Amino acid sequence: ACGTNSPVQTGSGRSLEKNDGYSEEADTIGQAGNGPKILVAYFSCTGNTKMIAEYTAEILQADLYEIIPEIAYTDDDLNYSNDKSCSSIEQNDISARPAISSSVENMGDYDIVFLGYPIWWGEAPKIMNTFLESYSFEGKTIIPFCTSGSSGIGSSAENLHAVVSDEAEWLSGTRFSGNTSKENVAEWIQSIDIDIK
Ligand SMILES: Cc1cc2nc3c(=O)[nH]c(=O)nc-3n(C[C@H](O)[C@H](O)[C@H](O)COP(=O)(O)O)c2cc1C
Repeated sequence: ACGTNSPVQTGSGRSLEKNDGYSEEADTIGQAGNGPKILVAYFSCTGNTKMIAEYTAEILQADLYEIIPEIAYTDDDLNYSNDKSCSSIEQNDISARPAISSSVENMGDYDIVFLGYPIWWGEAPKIMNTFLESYSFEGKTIIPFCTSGSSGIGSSAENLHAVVSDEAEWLSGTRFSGNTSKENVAEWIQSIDIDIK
């Protein structure tokens, strides 16, 4: 299991809460109206994916859910120069399913799920498999996105898609760099082939 000292990720404590910019007016337009109900679920250890997820939730007035590991990853755990670090061992273990500390109680309510994660060794962190195996996504549209230092999204999203098979409509994924602006995220959302309103 991963180490327990000096966690990098303390969690925002905001799981499943509306984002800070969430207004009552926005609630009416974005979530309580006739439009689809949208969840932005993400995993992030150093904040890059979190930022894209927050922009996405703000732009769409969507709910935000942070996938927080039961055992937080330490700096040592995330050291990809060490093939014995926790993240390296997990990524090399096809059966690794790191536990998640909370769950989405109302997953059945959502029509669209944005799924954000960092690239670890060219793939999604194994905790994303844990997340996807925890719910039924039947009838939902899933839109994956990732952040990375330089790698593309590669086969990471397709490999996640395989976890939920054909029960969901799975759109092609997008990779962002760590310094993506909110405007860039808005352009991406506009380019997605779904009826958001
Ligand atoms: C264990 C580990 C493996 C990584 N592997 C890659 C990689 O294969 N390619 C890449 O471009 N970046 C890689 N990175 C960098 C992250 O993808 C990048 O910093 C990402 O934006 C981190 O997202 P976060 O801040 O949301 O955790 C790796 C980072 C870690 C911790």
